[in-house]
Amino acid sequence: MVTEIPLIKIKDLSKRFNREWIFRNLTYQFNRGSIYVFTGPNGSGKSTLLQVITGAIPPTDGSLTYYNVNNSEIAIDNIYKKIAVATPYMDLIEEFTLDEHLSFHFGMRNIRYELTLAELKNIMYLENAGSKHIQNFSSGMKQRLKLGLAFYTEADIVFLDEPGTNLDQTAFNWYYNQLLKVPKECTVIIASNNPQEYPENSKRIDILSYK
Ligand SMILES: Nc1ncnc2c1ncn2[C@@H]1O[C@H](COP(=O)(O)OP(=O)(O)OP(=O)(O)O)[C@@H](O)[C@H]1O
Repeated sequence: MVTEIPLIKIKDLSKRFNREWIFRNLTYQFNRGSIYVFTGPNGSGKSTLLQVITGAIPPTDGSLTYYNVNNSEIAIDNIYKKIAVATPYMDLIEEFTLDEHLSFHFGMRNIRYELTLAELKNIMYLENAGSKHIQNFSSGMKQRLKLGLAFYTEADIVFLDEPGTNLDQTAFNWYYNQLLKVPKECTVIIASNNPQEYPENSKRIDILSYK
């Protein structure tokens, strides 16, 4: 029997903007080592749910608890050390070159597999862009950088919102291969309305069920 190790438990989680409930009474347990997908049409609340779970915005009601491997609770203020995020609303530092951005980011967070920054640039197909400023990156290059930072920062959970955005077919295939390479104890949570962005056996949470 596979033992399910809890990572995040949410109970009666609800979010309202003004008078509109985006989701209500969502109770769910996310375990270690699985891929979860929030599904639903445009505007249904996938990004909002992702942002509530990452602690970026507060819920209106309900509780959200993160757990260590030994089942002790993690204070919500400390979860940023456990998560890696790639979302359309996450800003890259446009004034930095790629090399400066990588040094800055990995000055604060550990890199997976003890990769060198040169190796990471190769993995992201950005090996020739080290001295280029992020503001001069194409949208696909920016997306590869966001995804590379999310996949290769040591973290228990990788959050991805619309990961295939701005990727051509080659880069999309690259994304999907990176997703499959995430360490097996790591959890991935994706907001997506494109079934090609996640494996068929991912666990799905249909946001429309929580209106
Ligand atoms: N800060 C905010 N203030 C008010 N309403 C908001 C705010 N953020 C999002 N909304 C509303 O919440 C609803 C859900 O938006 P959200 O971006 O979570 O949907 P989504 O499922 O991720 O959509 P998409 O597939 O288009 O990315 C929308 O009606 C949106 O207008």
